[in-house]
Amino acid sequence: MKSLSAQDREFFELVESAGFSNPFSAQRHNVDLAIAGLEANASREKAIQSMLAQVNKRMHRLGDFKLRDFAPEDRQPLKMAVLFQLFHQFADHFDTHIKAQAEAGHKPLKLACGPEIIRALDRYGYTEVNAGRVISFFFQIRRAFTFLSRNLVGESRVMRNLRERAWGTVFTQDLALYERLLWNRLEDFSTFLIGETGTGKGVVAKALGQSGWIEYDVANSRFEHSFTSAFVPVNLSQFAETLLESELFGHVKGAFTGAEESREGVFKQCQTHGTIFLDELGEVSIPIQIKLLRVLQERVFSPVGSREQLAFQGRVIAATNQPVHELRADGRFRDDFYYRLCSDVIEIPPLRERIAQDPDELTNLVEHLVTRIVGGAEKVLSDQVFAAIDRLGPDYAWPGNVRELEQCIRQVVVRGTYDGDRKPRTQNPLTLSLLEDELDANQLLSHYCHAMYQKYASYEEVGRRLGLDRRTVKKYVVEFEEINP
Ligand SMILES: Nc1ncnc2c1ncn2[C@@H]1O[C@H](COP(=O)(O)OP(=O)(O)OP(=O)(O)O)[C@@H](O)[C@H]1O
Repeated sequence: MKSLSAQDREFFELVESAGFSNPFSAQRHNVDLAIAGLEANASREKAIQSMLAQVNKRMHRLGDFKLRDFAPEDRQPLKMAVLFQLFHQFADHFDTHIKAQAEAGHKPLKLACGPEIIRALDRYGYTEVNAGRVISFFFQIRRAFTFLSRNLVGESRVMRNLRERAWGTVFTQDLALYERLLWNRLEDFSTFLIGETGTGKGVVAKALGQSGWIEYDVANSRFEHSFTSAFVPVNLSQFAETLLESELFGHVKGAFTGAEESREGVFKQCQTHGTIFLDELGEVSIPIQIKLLRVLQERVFSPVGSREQLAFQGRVIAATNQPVHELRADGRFRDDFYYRLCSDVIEIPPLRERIAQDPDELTNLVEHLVTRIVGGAEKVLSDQVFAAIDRLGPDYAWPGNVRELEQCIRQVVVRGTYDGDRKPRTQNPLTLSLLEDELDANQLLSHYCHAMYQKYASYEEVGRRLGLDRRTVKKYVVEFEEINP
């Protein structure tokens, strides 16, 4: 039985701790630098190249070997060094494949470097099945890294934290454990994205949804599905109640008037390890919440008009831009449903918080969005946008967040300027009156009692909540209704 020298073993253990930690964490970069023996300001690429050179040198000295030739305690660090080396050797090939697959759409393409990786792993004693799993793992890591870094623009602390959190959603805290045991067990882990409108919840959901596990088919040198079909978004606010149920769970022929053919819902369409994105979850009625809860808990659902139980094998990501705690307090969002989703709640930061943390955030985003909107970097346009933003003043709150920033750029393209979104964010008459300074204390109380009475439909309850007698509440409500017939 072979064994590693103490130095090699220590080095490979370091490689394991670096190579298998979250690439978006601050600690990761420091470990990379320490291993590579570089200065703190060296780039990530440089650190990885230097680390790779050292791994290659030590592996070369070991000559040809199978992992099983080594003592059990040496196998894990050595295996991680092998994976680290191969992953970086083929990273560019995976990038090319990701680009080609994104362009090709839902039909899975052949992975050109697949057979070569299988042969390389075979030299270390990997079986074909295990080598196929390594390819799935490499591909998933590369996708998650690419989608999270490329699509989530922003270097403010909150955005860096967001990428780090999102990586944890895909791979958990422990990538090595994920590789060994958890890769096919994450379907039960749902994610709830919360944040104001336009902050990028859809972008995060898509990056996560397209970064799930996809099985590699060794015999055909291709993945079983394309990552483009792994993400199924549904905007729940777009459908009337009856149609929504059918959209989600499907229906059988004759289930309701107009159901002339049976139809598959999105839960059926979702592939194994795929993701369903339930957007605008705050809009959903209680009966639909109960049905969704059943899918999350029991992983089965029935099409409308059928008793058949179908299995759901994907993962759920939900999102809302509504204040969840208020929805729960009002009884519009069930607690059991919330608890099912709350194990992984990710808050997407508003744009104003990002700008306050890092003034370059706006510059980076504008340049990114200008390139996306007009198809290339346009310095003159970017400068015009910056001038328009300056005119909004330093305290402008960006109520529509990144979506509003896109709108701002479009308006600068068309009109040369942007005036900002100054309308109050709520149409609530009480808030509007308050903003206009038009209420005295008596009117304020009468407005407030009326608003509360609309909500609780009981003078008793409103009185209890406001510390007023029920008769007083009634007096104010009647007064309000007389003035506002
Ligand atoms: N970090 C980001 N980097 C680049 N583009 C972004 C980012 N965040 C959001 N965007 C862009 O802003 C727009 C709005 O994003 P998105 O639709 O994901 O917001 P949302 O939070 O889901 O909004 P809503 O709650 O209204 O559905 C999209 O065009 C998206 O591409």
